[in-house]
Amino acid sequence: MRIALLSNPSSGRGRHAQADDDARLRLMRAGHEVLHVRTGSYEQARSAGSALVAQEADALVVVGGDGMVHLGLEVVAGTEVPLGIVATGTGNDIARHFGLPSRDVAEGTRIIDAALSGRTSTGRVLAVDAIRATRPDGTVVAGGHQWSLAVVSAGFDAAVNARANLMTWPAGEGRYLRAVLAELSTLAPYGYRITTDSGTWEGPALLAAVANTRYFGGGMDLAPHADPCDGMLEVLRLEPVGRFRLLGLLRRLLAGTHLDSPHIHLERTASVTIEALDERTGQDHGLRPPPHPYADGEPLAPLPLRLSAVAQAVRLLLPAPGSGLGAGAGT
Ligand SMILES: Nc1ncnc2c1ncn2[C@@H]1O[C@H](COP(=O)(O)OP(=O)(O)OP(=O)(O)O)[C@@H](O)[C@H]1O
Repeated sequence: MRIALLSNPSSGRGRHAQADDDARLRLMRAGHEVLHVRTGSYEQARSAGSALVAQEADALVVVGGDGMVHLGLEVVAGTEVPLGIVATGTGNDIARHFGLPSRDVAEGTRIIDAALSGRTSTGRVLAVDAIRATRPDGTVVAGGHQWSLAVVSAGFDAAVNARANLMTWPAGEGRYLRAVLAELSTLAPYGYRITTDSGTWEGPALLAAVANTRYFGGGMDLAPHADPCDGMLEVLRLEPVGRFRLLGLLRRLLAGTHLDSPHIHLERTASVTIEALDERTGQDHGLRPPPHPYADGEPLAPLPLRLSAVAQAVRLLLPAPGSGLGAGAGT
């Protein structure tokens, strides 16, 4: 088969920079023709991916983290071209959901080869839902980032993400921790207007997140019951709480035991519109506007946004259930 391979050498903080060569060689040894492009930026990678897919690639494989899967989805969403994932990122939340291995190029490429070659005891092709972002009236958002696979968030964590991206030191996890501490020190609720299939809610919250798959933030089990094959999204809202309670809830999020907290509200819906309360109502409620939303760890278009589940928007190359490959169950 003809495989387009896109890689991000900076994924996983550059610790797996040779993973793409390794993946290319392994897929070639399995008998595939591999068109590999290693680019210097997200935008270059996206246009290279679109060009490769237009050259009649049979599959697109991304080597990198959740941001690379987000990019790959943007390229193939709505086409029949399947997407394979060799997870070498920092968080790998999408791989975690689907039971794909992290930082194991041999196993990752074995699954891709098996799924493409129809060896159903080892791999399979599964059509899954994706989240499509538009303006509330349905018009297309500018600048790409229309599609997301895992979680769109416009709350505390998005503010942390944005702040960490602006910092130049320290490197690695230290920067994220510094950003969390800075956000905690100025903690205050945001004003939202959230419209789901069942109606509109307005008010203050610290987090509004929309999940298609379970994990975000590098292993936080945000939506333990999320099923990307059910045509539905899970909308989670966190009421305003103090710093200490928030830290406790973040700890429970890691284990996925946060849903019984009275401060967390969960709703299933096929689509949701998230708006800044004051902007929408024209009144001053004394609440901050929500931060710029993030999707799969990447900055999305600013609010207001309508997020819809699009059934079977992308065909993923996954381990076969019970094959013993990858990290376990998955959907
Ligand atoms: N050549 C490139 N192709 C794509 N993205 C790139 C490239 N170089 C730098 N980037 C940046 O890398 C980020 C995505 O990284 P990626 O998600 O692959 O790894 P990660 O952040 O380590 O993993 P994770 O998202 O799983 O935590 C994007 O925000 C993008 O701007």
